[in-house]
Amino acid sequence: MAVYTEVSDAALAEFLAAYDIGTLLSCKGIAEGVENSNYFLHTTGGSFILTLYEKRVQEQDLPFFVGLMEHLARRGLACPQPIRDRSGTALGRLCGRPAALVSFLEGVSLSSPGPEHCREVGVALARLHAAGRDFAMVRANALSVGSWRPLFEQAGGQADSVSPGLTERTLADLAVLEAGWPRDLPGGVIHADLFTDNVFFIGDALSGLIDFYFACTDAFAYDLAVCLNAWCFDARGSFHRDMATAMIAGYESQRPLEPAEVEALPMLCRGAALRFMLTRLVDWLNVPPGALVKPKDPLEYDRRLTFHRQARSAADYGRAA
Ligand SMILES: Nc1ncnc2c1ncn2[C@@H]1O[C@H](COP(=O)(O)OP(=O)(O)OP(=O)(O)O)[C@@H](O)[C@H]1O
Ligand SMILES: N[C@@H](CCO)C(=O)O
Repeated sequence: MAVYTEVSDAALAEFLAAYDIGTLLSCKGIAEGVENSNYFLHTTGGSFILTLYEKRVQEQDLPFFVGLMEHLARRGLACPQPIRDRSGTALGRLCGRPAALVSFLEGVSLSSPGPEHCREVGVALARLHAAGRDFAMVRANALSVGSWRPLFEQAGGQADSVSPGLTERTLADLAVLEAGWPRDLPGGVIHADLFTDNVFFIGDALSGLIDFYFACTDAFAYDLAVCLNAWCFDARGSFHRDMATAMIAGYESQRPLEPAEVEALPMLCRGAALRFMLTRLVDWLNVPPGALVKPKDPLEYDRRLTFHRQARSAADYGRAA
């Protein structure tokens, strides 16, 4: 359960007093997620998510995330809407943390998605990229290739205690990725963390996207690579080609990939897998005492890396030639 900061009744009442959202009926810590503290609030005015921003979220980036959610919603994308208080402010402080309220989005995330869901995710991702094109703010990707070696150093030489040989494998991946990371690909606003728990469905129809707190300005095809990793492999690391083919086709039904993006896909997928292996590794080795959180397994991404290391072309990811 991701609750790093416990919110007292008194602190919550004082925070909510600034908003016109009615009377509080219930407040529950949310069992999913690893990054921030999230509470589900039910008031006489509706349902809301209260987020207290923790560890990886930099306070100076919050106006980007809030502005982006507002921008995407104006462009018709179903995503949480920041709630402004009576003074027009969407960002407050609670229990010493930056905090915000957003609207509750209906829908459920899928535990066993199929190719048809992957196709919808591809379509939604391309629409997100299109909707973000005229968003004026820029935020560099703080978790791109330049951050991976320092992240690995944060693991403090303990990688082999998690899996024998992980240090050697990671150093080899870092060398390849740092030397060959693609630059100058088409880019703009990307989600950068569009995992299954951040996509909601009602029945088989995609109903909305949440969790924009890694969103940034980077290559569109890197976002697709994140999704291919998150949706098209199982926990054992087996690649599901039919799901990847459907996802890429869904994406390209809205925005065909350029030749340079197709060429770069294996490297982007390998980099995306390393990014999630590394953040998971650091979190695995550093669970804060008293935090209600279940760290995610870094080895799921170590296993995906075995696939990426032997992939040679986009065809290996199921893209139709
Ligand atoms: N706007 C929303 N509407 C409905 N449910 C939400 C909303 N925001 C968050 N949730 C619920 O809270 C959970 C955790 O939210 P979120 O994914 O933003 O947390 P996180 O700690 O940033 O997680 P992650 O590990 O995915 O980065 C979600 O899986 C979802 O169940
Ligand atoms: N989606 C991430 C957690 C949030 O960064 C993961 O599964 O590792």
